[in-house]
Order: sequence, then C-alpha cells, then structure tokens
Amino acid sequence: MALAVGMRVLTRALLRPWARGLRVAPGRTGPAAGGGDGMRCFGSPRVLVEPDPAAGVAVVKMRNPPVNSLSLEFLTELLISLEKLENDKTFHGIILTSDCPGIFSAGLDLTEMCGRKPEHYVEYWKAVQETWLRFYLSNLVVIAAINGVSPAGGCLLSLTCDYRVLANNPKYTIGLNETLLGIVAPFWFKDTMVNTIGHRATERALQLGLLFPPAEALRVGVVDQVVPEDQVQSTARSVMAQWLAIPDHARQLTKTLMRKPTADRLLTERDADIQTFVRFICRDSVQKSLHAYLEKLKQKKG
Ligand SMILES: CC/C=C\CCC/C=C/C(=O)SCCNC(=O)CCNC(=O)[C@H](O)C(C)(C)COP(=O)(O)OP(=O)(O)OC[C@H]1O[C@@H](n2cnc3c(N)ncnc32)[C@H](O)[C@@H]1OP(=O)(O)O
Repeated sequence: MALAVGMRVLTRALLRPWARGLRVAPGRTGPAAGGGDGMRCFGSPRVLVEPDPAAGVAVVKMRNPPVNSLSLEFLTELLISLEKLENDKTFHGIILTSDCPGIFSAGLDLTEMCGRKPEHYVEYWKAVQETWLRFYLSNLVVIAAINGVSPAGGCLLSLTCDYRVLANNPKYTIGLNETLLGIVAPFWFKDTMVNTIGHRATERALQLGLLFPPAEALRVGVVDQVVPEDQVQSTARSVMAQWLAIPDHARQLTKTLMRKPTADRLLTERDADIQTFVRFICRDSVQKSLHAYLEKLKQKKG
C-alpha cells in the first residue's frame, strides 16, 4: 500500500515536466468503447484507450508509428493512461496491444540513446524505469495481445503483463536481443525474463540475443499462448474474463507477493542503475554500435 502511494507520488513528480503540452485525443465512441452506455474512447496522441465499462476492461492501443518505439513522450503518455485507468474504479483489467500493423513495439527508441547529452539519458532512463515499475506492479490485470514483432524493450513491456497472447505469424519474433546491438540488458530486464522463463533459458536467450518465433516463444515460455492472428484480441478478452473471475484482492496481493522482491531490487538501486546506464551509453564504442545499428535499419530500405 505504502509502496503504491509512494510510486504514485513519484510518478506525478517525474511526469510533470514531460507531460507539459500533451494533448488529449478527442473522444469518440466506438464498438469497442462499450458504446451502449456512452463511454468514449480517450487517450492521447500516441495511446488510444478503448473502454468497455460493462466488462471492467480497457483496450490500450499503442500508436506511435512507424514502429511504436518507446520514446520519452510515448512512455509518458503510456504512464498517464495507465494511471488514469488505475484511478478509475470502473476498470479491473487492461489489454495492451498495438495499433501499428505488424509491430507490437520495436523497443526503446534508439534515437533517445544516441548523440544526446547525459542529462537527456538520465531523464529517458527514469522514464524507462518508471514504466517498468508501474506496469510490473499494476494492481490491474494486464494482458498483452501481441500483434506484431516485439524485440528488446517491446518484449520487456509484454513481460510486465500478467499473460501474453502472441499472433501466430513467423515474422512476429519476440525476445531480448540487446547483445545484437552491442548493448547489455540491465539486471531488471534480465530478472523479469528469469521470472518468466527461468535462469538457464534466460542465460542462453540473453547472451545470444535470441528473437523467438511464435512456436519457440511458446515452447520456452516467453508467451503463454499462440493463436491465429485474427483471434488475438478475442483470446485476450476470454483470458481476461478468467482472470477477472478471481477475487480481486486475493489476486492483487498474490501478484505483489510474486513481483515485489524483483521490483524492490530496482527501487533500492534506482539511482545507481541510472548512473550505470548513462556511463554505459556515453561510451564511444556503445554510441558507435548504436549509430551503426540505426544506419543498418535505415539502409535496409534502400
Ligand atoms: C547498462 C544498460 C545499457 C543499455 C540498455 C539498453 C536496453 C535497450 C533496449 C532496447 O529496446 S534497444 C532497441 C532494440 N530494438 C530493435 O532492435 C528493433 C529495431 N528495429 C527493427 O528491427 C525493425 O525496425 C522492426 C521493428 C522489425 C520493423 O521493421 P520494418 O521493416 O517494419 O521497419 P523499419 O526497420 O524500416 O523501421 C521504420 C523506421 O523506424 C526506425 N526504427 C526502427 N526501430 C527503431 C527503434 N527501436 N528506435 C528508433 N527508431 C527505430 C527505423 O530506423 C526506420 O526509420 P526511418 O523511416 O527513418 O528509416
């Protein structure tokens, strides 16, 4: 309880400067919005929230084209949407999915980690930490409906969820591929993966930077279910109904029991983790690797 309140205060303090100038997207009522009782879609430029109040569920669609890279602004908007839903007693569950065809999320925004000043890296890393903490410890049931490729930070975001449904498309790979970029997944990325698939599988996956296609992702346990692409949303909905049928207080306390030790590790080492990130990302060799990787992505088109 104290942790939850502390985190809220912290988020508010952290978000204030970033949130300036954010526009709230004009509301619209749609079929997924539980149009019957008039509740409208809401959100922000990069996050569309489709509420279904009757079910107590909101579908949160990431729409930061072209690839839902997790930029500072996008992370801020995601956090604001999460906080809004958590504070609204109507909602007990969120389905996190993508509005960008074929991409769940391309992970952390490489342009936030290249050629910037150290102060920017500090601000960016705080936002990444905060997003992980808030999603990982959310009292809501959070289900990822993974309808696209999901490397690195995209995979991490899905790993904060309580359940992952992946569309069965061989292009939709998922994993922590940081080593392929010449960077290292921080300890809390690693811990989240260990908690999901175990130590040995994580050791292999992280060292090799493995991006698992659906069947492999299911076999190793990175995702809980693989379904045909057109059934991802409906499957996420029926899984949500099962989770919401459990007495909420018991489920929430159990989630906290399972996840708090992992979250506490980052909470106690937060500043040190920021320093480690900034020192690492500022290295010439790391900047060169990231620039080369971004260049390779751009040249792929030509
Ligand atoms: C001590 C700790 C230190 C460090 C820890 C850091 C941890 C880092 C975690 C991360 O998440 S790093 C990011 C890892 N992400 C990736 O490796 C994915 C890279 N992207 C891709 O593989 C592909 O873009 C794709 C997601 C498979 C989509 O392919 P598609 O062909 O559909 O699009 P395209 O490649 O042409 O990209 C379009 C456009 O978007 C830009 N882009 C792609 N990914 C990112 C990204 N992560 N950040 C910023 N920008 C990205 C790409 O360059 C193109 O830009 P352009 O249109 O200007 O050319």
